[in-house]
Amino acid sequence: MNRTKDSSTSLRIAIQKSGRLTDKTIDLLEGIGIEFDNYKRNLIVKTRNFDVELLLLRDDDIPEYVQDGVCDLGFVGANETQETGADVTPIRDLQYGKCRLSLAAPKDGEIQSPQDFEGKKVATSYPNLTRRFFEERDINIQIVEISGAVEIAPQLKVADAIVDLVSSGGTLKANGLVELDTILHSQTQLIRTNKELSPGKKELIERFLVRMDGYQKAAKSRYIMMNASTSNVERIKEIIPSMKSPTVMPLADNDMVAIHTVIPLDKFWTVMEELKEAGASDIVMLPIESMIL
Ligand SMILES: Nc1ncnc2c1ncn2[C@@H]1O[C@H](COP(=O)(O)OP(=O)(O)OP(=O)(O)O)[C@@H](O)[C@H]1O
Ligand SMILES: O=P(O)(O)OC[C@H]1O[C@H](OP(=O)(O)OP(=O)(O)O)[C@H](O)[C@@H]1O
Ligand SMILES: [Mg+2]
Repeated sequence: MNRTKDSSTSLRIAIQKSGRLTDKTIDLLEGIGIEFDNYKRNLIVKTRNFDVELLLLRDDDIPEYVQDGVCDLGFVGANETQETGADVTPIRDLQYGKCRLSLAAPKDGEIQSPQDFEGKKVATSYPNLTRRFFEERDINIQIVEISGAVEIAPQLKVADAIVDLVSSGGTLKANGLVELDTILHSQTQLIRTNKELSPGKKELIERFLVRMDGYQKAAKSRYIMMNASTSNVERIKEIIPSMKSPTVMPLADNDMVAIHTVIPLDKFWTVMEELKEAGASDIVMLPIESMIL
């Protein structure tokens, strides 16, 4: 297979230039072995060891760049993809940038439910999703489009209520607002263009996804090692929730073995207690960089 650098088959991936998604996306790309420099200063970044270049954009622009085929892939929140209505395909859900697009209004005010929005002014950076939500419920509202700091609009009397992203709810609370309903649950996604791609690019996307899937599986797993006496091995094997049979290796002490395996992270603490009770000692848990099964 020819893997020499060829700009016509180089993948172009859009990521957020500076914001909530940037560090996690950069960590992910570095975690799958893609090496690059100076992403803070440049808008296009060449990578050294994979046929891919990164385009650093405002997150709102990413779905349309991918739709138009300027970029082949993009890392962006589902909120932006849905708001723009871009013709792209989400191909992976990622575990960061989790938030929801919600309706909120001043605490103890006259708006207590979506029905109370009738005839009101609603400030938002998401006019399309907001309009659709209220149209579907036959509620007439006036949208005031604001690009940031939406939560202060009611205090400034610019609007009666808002539609904005919420995660912890801290920003709403700090501005005397309460959440009344949710329009959309969102998380970061990897989106792919629907434009026809060359066989070379399709192959690069496949290779990129194998790495990404390995990285994500690894993030949810831990490598564990423990020692046990030979007589306890069967009991311990029954407790271990691993996908495959564990590795059992003899130690210098004849009656003792080392047991190595990979388990889901969310099972580690409960299993660790049971393993100790079953006779395991010197239990070590290690993070895994990647898992290609
Ligand atoms: N409070 C939050 N918790 C978790 N994820 C969030 C939160 N707020 C936003 N997000 C997600 O992170 C994305 C980027 O948020 P950010 O605030 O950096 O956007 P922005 O200010 O519009 O940036 P840009 O300058 O790129 O347009 C959002 O589109 C959403 O998917
Ligand atoms: O529920 P919370 O955890 O308080 O998060 C919600 C806030 O987070 C986002 O803004 P961000 O902090 O990204 O700043 P921005 O408005 O400048 O984009 C969003 O627009 C809300 O204002
Ligand atoms: Mg934005």
